[in-house]
Amino acid sequence: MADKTVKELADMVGKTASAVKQQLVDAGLPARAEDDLVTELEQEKLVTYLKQSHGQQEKRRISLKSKTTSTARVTGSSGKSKSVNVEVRKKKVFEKPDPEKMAEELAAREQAMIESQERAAKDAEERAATKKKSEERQAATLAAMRASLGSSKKSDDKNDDISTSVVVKKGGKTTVEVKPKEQPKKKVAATKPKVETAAERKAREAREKEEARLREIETETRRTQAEEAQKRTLEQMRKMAGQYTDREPVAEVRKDEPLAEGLVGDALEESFEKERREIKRGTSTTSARGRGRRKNQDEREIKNRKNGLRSTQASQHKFEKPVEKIVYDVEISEHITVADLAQRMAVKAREVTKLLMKMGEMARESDTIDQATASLLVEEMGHNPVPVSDTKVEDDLQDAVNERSSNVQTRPPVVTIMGHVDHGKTSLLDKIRETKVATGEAGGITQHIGAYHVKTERGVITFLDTPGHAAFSAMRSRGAQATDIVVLVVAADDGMMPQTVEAIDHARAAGTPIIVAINKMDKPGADPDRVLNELTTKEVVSEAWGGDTPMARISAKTGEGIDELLEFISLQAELMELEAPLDGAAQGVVIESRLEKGRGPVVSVLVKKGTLKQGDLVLAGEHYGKVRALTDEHGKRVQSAGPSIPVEILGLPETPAAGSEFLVVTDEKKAREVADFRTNRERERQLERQNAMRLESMFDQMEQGNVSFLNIVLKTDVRGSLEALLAALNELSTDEVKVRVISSGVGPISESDVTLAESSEAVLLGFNVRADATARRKADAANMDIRYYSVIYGLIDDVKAAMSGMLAPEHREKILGVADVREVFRSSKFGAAAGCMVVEGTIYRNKPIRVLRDDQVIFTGQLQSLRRYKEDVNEVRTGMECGLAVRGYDVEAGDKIEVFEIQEFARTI
Ligand SMILES: Nc1nc2c(ncn2[C@@H]2O[C@H](COP(=O)(O)OP(=O)(O)OP(=O)(O)O)[C@@H](O)[C@H]2O)c(=O)[nH]1
Repeated sequence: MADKTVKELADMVGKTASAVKQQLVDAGLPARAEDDLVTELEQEKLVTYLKQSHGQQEKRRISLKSKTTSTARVTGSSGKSKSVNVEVRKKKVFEKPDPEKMAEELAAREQAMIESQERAAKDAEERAATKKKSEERQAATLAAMRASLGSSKKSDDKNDDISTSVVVKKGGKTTVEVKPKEQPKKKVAATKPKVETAAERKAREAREKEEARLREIETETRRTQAEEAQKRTLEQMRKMAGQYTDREPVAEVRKDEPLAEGLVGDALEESFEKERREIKRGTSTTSARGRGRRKNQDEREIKNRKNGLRSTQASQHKFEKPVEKIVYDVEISEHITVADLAQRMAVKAREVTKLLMKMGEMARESDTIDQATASLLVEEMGHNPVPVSDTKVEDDLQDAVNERSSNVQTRPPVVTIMGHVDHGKTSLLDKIRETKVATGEAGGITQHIGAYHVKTERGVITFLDTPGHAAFSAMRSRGAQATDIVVLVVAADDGMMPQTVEAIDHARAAGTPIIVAINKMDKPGADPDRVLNELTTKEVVSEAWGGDTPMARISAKTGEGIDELLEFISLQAELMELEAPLDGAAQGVVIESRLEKGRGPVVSVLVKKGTLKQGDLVLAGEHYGKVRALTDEHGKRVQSAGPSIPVEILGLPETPAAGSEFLVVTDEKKAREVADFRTNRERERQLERQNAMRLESMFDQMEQGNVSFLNIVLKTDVRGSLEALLAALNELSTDEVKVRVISSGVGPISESDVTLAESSEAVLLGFNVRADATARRKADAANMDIRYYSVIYGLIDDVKAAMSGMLAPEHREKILGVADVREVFRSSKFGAAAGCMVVEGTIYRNKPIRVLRDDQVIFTGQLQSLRRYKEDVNEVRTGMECGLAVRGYDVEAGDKIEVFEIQEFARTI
């Protein structure tokens, strides 16, 4: 409320000026004209009067009440707790001052104002008088000085008119009296201004001019400096404020310029100097000591920014050195882990997962993302995605191996023997080994390593000892073309059979030349011409008949024609001009692998190029490791193996699949990379297969409604038989019944196999392996049947029969008892005798037995003796000790003797 004229007030309240004038009078205020001012106090008085006159009594007091209720739990004397409501009431009273009192106060304030105005006027008067007096005094002094300074003229009575005024206070009243000036005691010579000569005047004027000019320059300099200082200060302030905004600071601190004057300028100069020193040392933001401080500062900055404080922290300033963003070319393989990707972009994995989340992908650091997603993400982060093939690292390794190869030489041919069941494949392999491998070299025991090589007059020939098209195709399915020549065995008395045809197809598909071995020529029913005839229907025509297929008539039993067959093989090899580099890093193919107690994973490999040596770093399939030892097929340690030579290696951490290619690498990091990649790829493929299976089954179920599955869990002794069985089982599926191998592997049947079979309602099949004790117990408890086989076709036939529903009663073995061999004694009289403990069932003297080593069948035969305390007995029961000897086989401590009998069972698969 400011002072207003009567007219203004009238306009404000919407009344006439005369009405307002009347109201003012009524309110006891002095009468006013229209343009007279009404003070604030008067306006208040008027409002109070008007309110009273309208009967509006002002509220003297205002009471504010508030109530809150809450519940509290209290424990009563009885110990029981109960809830009570607590009500808190609060009252606040505001009292308004009395208007009369207010009026009094107003009047007092008015009075005080008047008094203070009077006092101010009086003071002003006094000040003016004092000023006048001091001026008079100054004038007098000046006059006196002039008089005394070089003036010949004596002071005259001019000074007499100078009087002194003094302020005399009498009885509280202040009066000003003017007294005639007292005559100074000492006569002061009054100076009369000297009359200037023209030269003097000129000089004075010049001096004055010069002085004025200097003054002007000085003023100008000061002004410019002040302006510059102000400008710089403003600039610094703006820059500092810039720190709290997103804008980049543009100003630079220049050392050569002086800064603003004064305290602020000094402070700024000092702090900038400190900043420059810190930047120079590189410690302004990164020093470890400063990190904590920096954090706090950052927090403060954020806080300040929130509070809208921008430039008030003159002492908190910093200069961020602008860092140019580095754009990386990020190589992305078909699948890449989040952590890997982050590392390639030099960012934290957390940032990548965050961005992925924004893109709608939930992934952890260890998760793998596909190439497309990774490329998008890399672009999003401002880098260049460079998609690369997954096999790039593999290819690089391969290239590196190839580069190191040299000294190309003729290499021995690698031969696979194929043919129909029982046509004599194994017999032929055995016969060749028997006749061509010197007994001394063999050392008495021939190891089964999946391959062996023989020396003939025409050179070395390597045979893959994994007969059958299943093994052949299993290897081929992995891209391993290990075989150079296929020897097709056809029994002369049986002729071309279904698997003969299959073998021809397989060999043709692989582009491998065939040599036919017409076997069993010693047999009376042998009819080689019939065989030749039948083969022509498959376009396999003998050279004798104008074709190009060499055919040897042989007998695996007598050895007849075997040399001729070997001759044919050598000739074929010569024709094929098989060559391989002898020097350099080795590469080849895994023939078989198995786990052996005490030796770990044992892997049979066939070297195709280069020379494999002990100590080499080998990458085979998904595994890599240093070759600890090399042994040949005779169990002899060797230092190296050249092209086409099979050898057994120790040192890999796990068993790679048969057919996997192996390489010798120098870079362990790359080996690991490739191994990891292959593991992932294998896992993904398996997942895909499983998913497809699920989908497939769903479709089948939906479409057919009556489809059924035969689930199988399969364990075998070696990889070769596993691959062969899997391939054979795969082909058994029909429209009505699908064979589904839920799980398969090499080694004894374990507890987890039983659990899996139980949960998936699968048949548990063991090929030349047994269930271990815990697995057996679990299977017994679940009333599950584990089926053991030693012959591939036996297993396949059973599965086939089960599928076709022709489950006729079968004869199969039932295990009657198991004894653990604890110790082996040798005596000249009895030979080797084994001290045993019967751990299951009963051991019978006259029933067939099997010897198990590491739960794998190593011998089938009969007992030679069974004794208890030197007495021959017919049976020994569980928990009893016994001594026994196996006919034709030397058992070892740790072996198990399993007694079985052939029983008739109703088929239940
Ligand atoms: N008389 C005679 N019998 C032979 C000859 N070759 C093999 N046999 C017999 O034929 C049977 C089958 O021989 P294998 O060598 O096991 O035949 P396979 O082709 O290896 O059989 P699978 O391994 O079951 O595929 C055996 O009983 C052999 O003794 C031969 O040249 N003459």
